[in-house]
Amino acid sequence: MYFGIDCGTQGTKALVIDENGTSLGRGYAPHALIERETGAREQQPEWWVEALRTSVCQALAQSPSKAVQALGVSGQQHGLVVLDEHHNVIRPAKLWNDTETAPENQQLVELLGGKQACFERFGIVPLTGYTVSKLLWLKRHEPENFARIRHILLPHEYLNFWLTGRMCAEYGDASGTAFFDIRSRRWTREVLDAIDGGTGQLFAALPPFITVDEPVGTLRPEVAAEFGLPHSCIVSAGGGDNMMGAIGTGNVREGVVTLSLGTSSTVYSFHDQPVLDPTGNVAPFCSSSGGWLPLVCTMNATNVVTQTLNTLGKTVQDIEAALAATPPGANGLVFLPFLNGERTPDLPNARGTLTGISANNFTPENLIRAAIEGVSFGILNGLDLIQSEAPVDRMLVIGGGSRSAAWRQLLADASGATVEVPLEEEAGCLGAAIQAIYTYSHANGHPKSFAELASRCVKVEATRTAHPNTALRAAYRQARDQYQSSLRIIYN
Ligand SMILES: Nc1ncnc2c1ncn2[C@@H]1O[C@H](COP(=O)(O)OP(=O)(O)O)[C@@H](O)[C@H]1O
Ligand SMILES: O=C(CO)[C@@H](O)[C@H](O)COP(=O)(O)O
Repeated sequence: MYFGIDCGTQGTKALVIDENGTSLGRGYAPHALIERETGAREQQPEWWVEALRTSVCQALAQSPSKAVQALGVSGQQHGLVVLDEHHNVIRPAKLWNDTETAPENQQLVELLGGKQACFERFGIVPLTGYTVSKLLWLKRHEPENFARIRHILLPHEYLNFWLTGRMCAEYGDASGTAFFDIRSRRWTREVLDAIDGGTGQLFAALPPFITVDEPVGTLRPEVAAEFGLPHSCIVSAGGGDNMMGAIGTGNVREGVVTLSLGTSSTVYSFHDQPVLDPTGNVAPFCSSSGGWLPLVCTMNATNVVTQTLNTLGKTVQDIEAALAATPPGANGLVFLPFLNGERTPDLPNARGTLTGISANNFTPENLIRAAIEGVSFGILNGLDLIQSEAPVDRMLVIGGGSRSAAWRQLLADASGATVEVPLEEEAGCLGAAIQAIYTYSHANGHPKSFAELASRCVKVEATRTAHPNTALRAAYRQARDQYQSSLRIIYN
């Protein structure tokens, strides 16, 4: 048996599977979120540990046994966890969707010679949301906390540390820090020197790397005893939630595209060579399966839809009727959904906008459609950026938003691609568990490949496939054009 744990923004999920990917038990516990008008988005790492405990216990209560051989952890990317010399958490973690550090990000890019120079020197253009600007923010706003930093970890690395007692890094999640060179797969000291003035404090605080073939370690005796799991249970390297979503959707070979509709919206595709984008719109990340994972992320996704529904006194169940009752383009209503600033397009200080309101179109149904179209058109622009020569004709859709049949159909109609849904909805958990099987197989001298494991464990739910309706193609093209021109007029 194998465990996958996914620490997302809204909550932690746990999944126990057998070696064929069949679910044996699952659990979930929500996280609180600290939000400030300044754009701050923070969580206490202790909350993640508590949610891990609850979700793991729930999953184990359903599982036929506790003979877990290996476990993998997936975590929301980019969050900054800082520990002091006694391994105490210094302050809450600033998250991937924290836009309070936008001025520091701009200052840092300038310090490093501008966007083009960053791209040439480090292979990445830092964007607000990546880990690096959080460090400069800490130095400027909380110098006493900054001085205490002895260890820098990402969310999943912190959970690995809690589970095993060992701090180490893996390439997928590290590639989202912007102090990592994806070409050489090494930390970039110059970037950190620009923040701490070359004292070496930050560079010394970084954990060493392990490859995906190596386990982080085994469970600490206290943790094993608390859950009743074998102390010999291996913890694999883990990775960012998108990297794990890739593994959990079989996106471990070229040509597969995954689109995730969670708190963030992401679209990504595995490559066996680095993919670099001088504009910075496509994030040049590594995968957590030994390759690379170019990715586009928008910061505003299901949160926008949920907030719109709440304001109207509706729930996610009302999405189906609202989309059925309205045509592509929401009768002219356009919702630019940048409620807390945006990463793609790079507008960290933006706020949302509704345009095209008329006496006839300002209805709850059009508003719901406009919110869903705003989120969808934004991430489909991302799809256009990551697709190579041939247009994508099939994609796997995951995350909370993928539960809506009407939203899946909208994505198919607006993109022209067939939309499929994996049988296991918690792709981050499944990917983490598959990585655990991979690492366990290597540790035991019977190595398996990711491709082999994915083809065995990842199944598609055929009854939920959405085929594009070509009759709606022109209407969606027009709606997307309308969205783009509103974007240009308002934010240029
Ligand atoms: N049937 C549904 N239709 C649309 N959205 C849904 C549905 N069910 C859940 N959601 C949304 O999915 C979101 C949670 O997605 P999830 O992928 O679990 O997020 P995260 O990984 O960021 O924690 C919630 O905001 C919720 O509103
Ligand atoms: O910042 C990114 C990707 O670069 C986000 O995708 C985070 O990794 C958070 O994921 P969710 O909470 O939406 O799953």
